[in-house]
Amino acid sequence: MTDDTQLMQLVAACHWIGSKGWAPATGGNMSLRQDDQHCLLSESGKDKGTLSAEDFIQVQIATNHVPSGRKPSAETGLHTLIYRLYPEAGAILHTHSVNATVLSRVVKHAAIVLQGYEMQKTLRGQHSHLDAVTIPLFDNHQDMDALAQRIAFFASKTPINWGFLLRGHGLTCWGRDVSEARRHLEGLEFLFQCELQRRQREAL
Ligand SMILES: CSCCC(=O)C(=O)COP(=O)(O)O
Ligand SMILES: [Zn+2]
Repeated sequence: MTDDTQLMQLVAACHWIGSKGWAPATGGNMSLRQDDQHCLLSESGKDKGTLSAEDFIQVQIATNHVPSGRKPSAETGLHTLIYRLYPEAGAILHTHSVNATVLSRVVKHAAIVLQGYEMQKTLRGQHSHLDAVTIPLFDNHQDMDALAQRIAFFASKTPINWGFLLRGHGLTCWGRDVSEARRHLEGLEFLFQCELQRRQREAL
């Protein structure tokens, strides 16, 4: 698929995310890998539910350098880290849903473990509800370099599949292309909502 088609799909995904209420106000950011050295990132501070193709800015993956001088997402360093760590990652979606935000605060551990849900199979490589799906959960930090370092250290020991949560902040997930990233986002959001409701009912 050409860059242009993927970018159009990313713009459509941003509008869909906005319509779901998963990127309120200026929350969230989205990106697309162009090649092994470059990605396109959403511009900082915009309403991500109303983005157009012109709102995506080229960033160098190795250095975070922005040739245009424009201002991509404040979380650019997390996107480029993922593209460096996982060469198969083709698109990244970062969202601020209520369910992800609340669940990430309710869970005090360093990961959320999901098990017993048929919808786990929306995640690449998952074939049974019996398997455990682990989504790492990092404390939030305003210093993106420090946060990226912490995530990189974790990933050097434990590969991160599909995405991670930032406590009290939101979900960052990815896929080989926009369509897969979108499926992972929708699947994880469904699982987070189920898990939150289950914990509320069972007062866990
Ligand atoms: C009120 S949103 C705070 C920043 C953030 O977490 C986010 O996802 C949006 O930042 P960006 O610079 O990408 O607009
Ligand atoms: Zn954010």
